[in-house]
Amino acid sequence: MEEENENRRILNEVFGEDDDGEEKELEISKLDSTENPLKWEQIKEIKGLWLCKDFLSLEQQSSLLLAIQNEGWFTEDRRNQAMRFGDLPMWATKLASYIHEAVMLGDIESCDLNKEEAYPMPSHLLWREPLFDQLIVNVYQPGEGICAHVDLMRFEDGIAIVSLESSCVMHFTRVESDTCCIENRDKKEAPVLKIPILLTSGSLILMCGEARYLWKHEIDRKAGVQMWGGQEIDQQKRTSVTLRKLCQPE
Ligand SMILES: O=C(O)CCC(=O)C(=O)O
Ligand SMILES: [Fe+2]
Repeated sequence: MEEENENRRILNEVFGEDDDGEEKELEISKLDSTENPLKWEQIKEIKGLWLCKDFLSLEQQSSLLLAIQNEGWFTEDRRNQAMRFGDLPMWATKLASYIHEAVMLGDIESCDLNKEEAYPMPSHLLWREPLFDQLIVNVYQPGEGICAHVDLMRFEDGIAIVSLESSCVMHFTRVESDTCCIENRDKKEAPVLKIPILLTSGSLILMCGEARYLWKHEIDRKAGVQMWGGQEIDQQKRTSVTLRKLCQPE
């Protein structure tokens, strides 16, 4: 119970809800168009992939880390992943509504705002209830990453990843590229297109449609791979929060 209160307190600090449960104007106005609106960047090469670099302020990042730490999931040294299904901890539910708000109110550079793909999340996903019901927190030590994969089909479209602590480069490759390589083994094959995305602490990416189903994502933190701007990233511990929605059984 004490832990719950502590979590509640942290949450209120992070995402701004005061004692009577009302959202603070101040926090909401942070997402307003006039004052430092959150900026969305559409990754041109990958349909459905959007990056919101400064999604969480430094203060919000440390409070979120504290809320994760308070869950006590990573007290054993070797544990590096925690999963939750269904009812998510309150901080994760708050994070989800913050993502919703960011999609609704964030700044989008687009020439045609009438098109659904001009937005970081299509409305049928953005308005589903709940937006997410599955959570993974991954903790990576320097050198650790995640192999190239497409997230399991048991999850719906519309996946969010919030990055904390050390920056990293996530690489995206088209799903067909493997098959394409086998078929064309003897031909001079064009090199596999690998799109690097820098995930800094506090950033959020949203993967929908092609980005979710037709591209694999991976984080290779072996020496020499984590390059950005001609320099190797100094690797520290990295934590990520992935939010997804389970498919409904037929
Ligand atoms: O840690 C990350 O940023 C990615 C995690 C991920 O892709 C997954 O858990 O499926
Ligand atoms: Fe993934």
